[in-house]
Amino acid sequence: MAFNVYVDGQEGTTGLRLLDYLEARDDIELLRIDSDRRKDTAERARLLNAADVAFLCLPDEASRQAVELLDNPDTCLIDASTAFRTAEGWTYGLPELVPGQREAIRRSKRIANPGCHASAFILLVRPLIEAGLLPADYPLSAFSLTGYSGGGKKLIAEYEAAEPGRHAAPHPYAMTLAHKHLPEMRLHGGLAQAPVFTPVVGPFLKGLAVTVPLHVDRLAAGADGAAIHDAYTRHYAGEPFVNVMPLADEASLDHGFFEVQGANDTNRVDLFIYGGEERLALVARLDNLGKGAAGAAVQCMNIHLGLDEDTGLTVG
Ligand SMILES: NC(=O)C1=CN([C@@H]2O[C@H](COP(=O)(O)OP(=O)(O)OC[C@H]3O[C@@H](n4cnc5c(N)ncnc54)[C@H](OP(=O)(O)O)[C@@H]3O)[C@@H](O)[C@H]2O)C=CC1
Ligand SMILES: CC(=O)N[C@@H](CCC(=O)OP(=O)(O)O)C(=O)O
Repeated sequence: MAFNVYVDGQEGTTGLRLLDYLEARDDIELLRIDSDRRKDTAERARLLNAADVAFLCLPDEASRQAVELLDNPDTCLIDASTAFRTAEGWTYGLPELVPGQREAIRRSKRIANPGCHASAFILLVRPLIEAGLLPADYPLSAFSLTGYSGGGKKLIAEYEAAEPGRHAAPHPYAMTLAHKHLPEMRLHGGLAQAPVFTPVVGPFLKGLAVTVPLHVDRLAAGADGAAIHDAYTRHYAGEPFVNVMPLADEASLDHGFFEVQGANDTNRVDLFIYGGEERLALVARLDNLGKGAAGAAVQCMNIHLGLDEDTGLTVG
C-alpha cells in the first residue's frame, strides 16, 4: 500500500526539489494541490489531514498556520522552516546527531528539519562535544559559503534578474551576527553559547560549506586533528550519507581550491579536517537543497515510515 504524501509549498524551491525526489517513487501517493489554490486554507487543511506524511516547505508563519490546520493525529509533519527547530514537542530531523535520534524520528509525528548552515555546523561540532574533545564553552566561530538558492524563490529571482556584475562577488550577510540558525546551532550543537557566525552568499545556485576554525591548544587535553578524525569516524560509522574524508586531504583540493559545489545533487555531507599541529579548519560540505533541506526531509520520512533510509535519494 502506498503512503499518502502532501507537500505544502510545492511550488517553492524546497518543495520543487522534494517533488523531484518523490515523483519517481511507487511507494508514495502524491496528494497535489491545484496551483491556483495553493494558499487556500480549506484546501490545504483537507490535504494535510489526508496525508500520512505532510512536508511543510513554507515560510515560518505559514508553517505555524499549517500546524493549526491539522487535527488528524496520525499525520506526521516534517517542517522545513525555522519555526520549530528548538521547540518543545518537536524532534530535530538530524538522524546522525546522537545515538537514539533515528529512533526518536521514527516515533515522532512532529519533525523539524534542520537549517542548511546549521546541519553542516552541528555535524562538525556535536561529535566533538560528545567525545570530550571540544569544551562546550569554547568560543566558536564559523563561516559559511552558500549558493543563492538558500534564499528561496525571492533571492533566486534577484540573482537571475540582476544586471551583469551586480552579484559577481560573494556577499557576506547577517552582519548583525544574529542569524536565525543560531538557536539550533547552540542547542543541538551542545554548546554553552552560540557561535559568531558569518554566512556568505555567492554567485552560484546551490552548494554550501561551513568552516569551523579551531586553535588546537584551546581544545581538551590530547585533542588534535587525528583525535577529531577518529571521533568522526566512530560517530558516523555506518551512516549512509556522512562521508568522513582523510585527515588533511590535499587530494580534495583542486589546485589548492576547495570545491563548495562538490556534494551537489546528492544527500551527502562531506567532512574535512584541514590544518596542522597549531590550527585546524573543520569543513562540512553539502547541497543546501539536498541534505540541507529536501534530501534531509525525505531521509526523515523514510526513517519515520520504516523504509530503507536511502529510498528515493541519490547517494553520491
Ligand atoms: N532554500 C533552502 O536552501 C532552504 C530552505 N529552508 C526553509 O524551507 C522553507 C521553504 O523555503 P524555500 O523553498 O527556500 O522558499 P520559497 O520562497 O522558494 O518557497 C516557499 C513557498 O511557500 C509558498 N507559500 C508562502 N506562503 C504560503 C501560504 N500561506 N500557504 C501556502 N503556501 C505558501 C510560496 O508560494 P508562492 O509560490 O506564491 O511564492 C512558495 O511556493 C522556508 O521556511 C526556508 O526557511 C530550509 C533549508 C534550506
Ligand atoms: C542564502 C540564504 O539566504 N540562505 C538562508 C539559509 C536557508 C536555510 O537554511 O534555511 P532556513 O531558512 O530554513 O533556515 C539564510 O541564511 O537565511
